[in-house]
Amino acid sequence: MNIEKVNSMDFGEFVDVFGNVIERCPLIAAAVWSQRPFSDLEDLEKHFFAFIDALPQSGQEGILRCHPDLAGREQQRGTLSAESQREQSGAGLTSLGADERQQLAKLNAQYRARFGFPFVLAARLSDRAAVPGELERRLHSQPAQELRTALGEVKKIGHLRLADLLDADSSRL
Ligand SMILES: NC(=O)N[C@H]1NC(=O)NC1=O
Repeated sequence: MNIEKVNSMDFGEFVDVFGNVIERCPLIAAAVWSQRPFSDLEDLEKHFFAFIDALPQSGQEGILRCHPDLAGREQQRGTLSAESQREQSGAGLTSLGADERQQLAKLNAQYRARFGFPFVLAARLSDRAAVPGELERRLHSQPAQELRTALGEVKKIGHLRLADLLDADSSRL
């Protein structure tokens, strides 16, 4: 899909296609549509990220809370979004043994208790072996720093999803 195609989309089509670039936050795509035309993919991505950066802290935390836990209940129930399912399964998080799943559930709960939002990590840039260590490491962050780190992960996830949709080389976008 090229940028001319993106710029020609009506509101409904744009939100259908880009509504989950930021997990379960179609409102962001809805707001970005108003800012067309986009000069290129990078410009499109910039608008998604600028929206996130401009939110008050409560809105930024709201975005994080829209993310399902890694290897959590939604995955077990089969209610993940298609994108999240693909990402978690690619990282091996859908085939954990009971012990690994329990360990992760415990760490996820500790993280949520400390920060008030779920642990978010771009699963496609990680794997099942690395996730628990990363979670433990971030559990010791200061809250303000951790909010920035988590939003950085949301942007990495969005970057890869956008690149997929536009069929671009994600390292170039
Ligand atoms: N909790 C969390 O990080 N969830 C996400 N990460 C990712 O790569 N896809 C998700 O849904």
